[in-house]
Amino acid sequence: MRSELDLELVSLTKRYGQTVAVDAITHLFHAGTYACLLGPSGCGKSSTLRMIAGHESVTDGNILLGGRDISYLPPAKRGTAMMFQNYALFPHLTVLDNVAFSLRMKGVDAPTRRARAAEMLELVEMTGLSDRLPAQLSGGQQQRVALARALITDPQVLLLDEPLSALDPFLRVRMRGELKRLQRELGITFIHVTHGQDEALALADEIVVMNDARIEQSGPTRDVFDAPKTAFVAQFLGSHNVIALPEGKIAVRSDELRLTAPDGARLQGRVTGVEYQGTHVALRAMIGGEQEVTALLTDKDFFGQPKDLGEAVGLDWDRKAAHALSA
Ligand SMILES: Nc1ncnc2c1ncn2[C@@H]1O[C@H](COP(=O)(O)OP(=O)(O)OP(=O)(O)O)[C@@H](O)[C@H]1O
Repeated sequence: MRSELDLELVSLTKRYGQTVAVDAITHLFHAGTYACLLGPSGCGKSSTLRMIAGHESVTDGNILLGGRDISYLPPAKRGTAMMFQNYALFPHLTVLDNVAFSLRMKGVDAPTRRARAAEMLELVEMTGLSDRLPAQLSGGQQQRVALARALITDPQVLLLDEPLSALDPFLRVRMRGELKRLQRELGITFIHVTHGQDEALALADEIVVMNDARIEQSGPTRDVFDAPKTAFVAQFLGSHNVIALPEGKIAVRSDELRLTAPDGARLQGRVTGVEYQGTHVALRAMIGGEQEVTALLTDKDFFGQPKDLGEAVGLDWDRKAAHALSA
């Protein structure tokens, strides 16, 4: 069902000279969705986001928000806001003035914009630090300010370009919880660019996997993870094996592979690695030819019948755990 605030990309294309950065992508982001644009470096994620924000011109195609063509509008008139990777805060302005900046540009009077900025700082839990300069804040705090600054314009769509990449791993996990909370609280669409699979799985209602300037697969996060359509998606999302069988390639999740006796097994192989991961053990085995697969076993299963390097093993899986790959 379409809603008034859906964001639609129609054959959206970006070329930089001879380079095709985004190749005629078409996608509908439902209003109020947390979507992650995921893919390897250079696949066109940032170009897509920047075109939606209006920070990059559209070479071809259209961007519609709530049915309105925003492809050629200036950034401030689109109903979108962008949070940049490096936060892009003004170093000489206080936290409060940074957040209030866009309202000042719009000619909003000082008391109103200060009150509104204070409200935004409360939303991101930064109330006590409004008089500080950006240099007096930690990375995580700067990020909250950048978020408040983007949200003060009341966007219908918030665009986030690798928002967590500058943070240490501990803060990154904490901030991703915060982002999710904010998105739920505000009920607006978030489009978050990342090349981190874990980040996308943790945050997104929907993931859009890009490869080589195109969308390779998109859909509800669990659907894409559980049923990758191509070897690229299976390998990029991780935790899957791509196995070439005589009837074609399939993807099987590592935790769906079972060890069996080698005789009469569906696949036979030799153990090439055993990695203890606490609750699980990742066992790698070389199967026919040059294929290496990983079986993620519970620690109890593995240590109930431990295997040594070089030992012969059989591998099996339920039929419904195998997904035929189209490429
Ligand atoms: N301003 C530019 N001029 C020329 N080529 C560019 C420009 N910006 C991006 N590109 C090229 O367009 C392609 C897509 O780049 P883009 O930044 O959109 O990818 P990305 O998926 O966001 O990558 P990353 O994860 O590394 O940020 C790349 O080949 C890149 O080199």
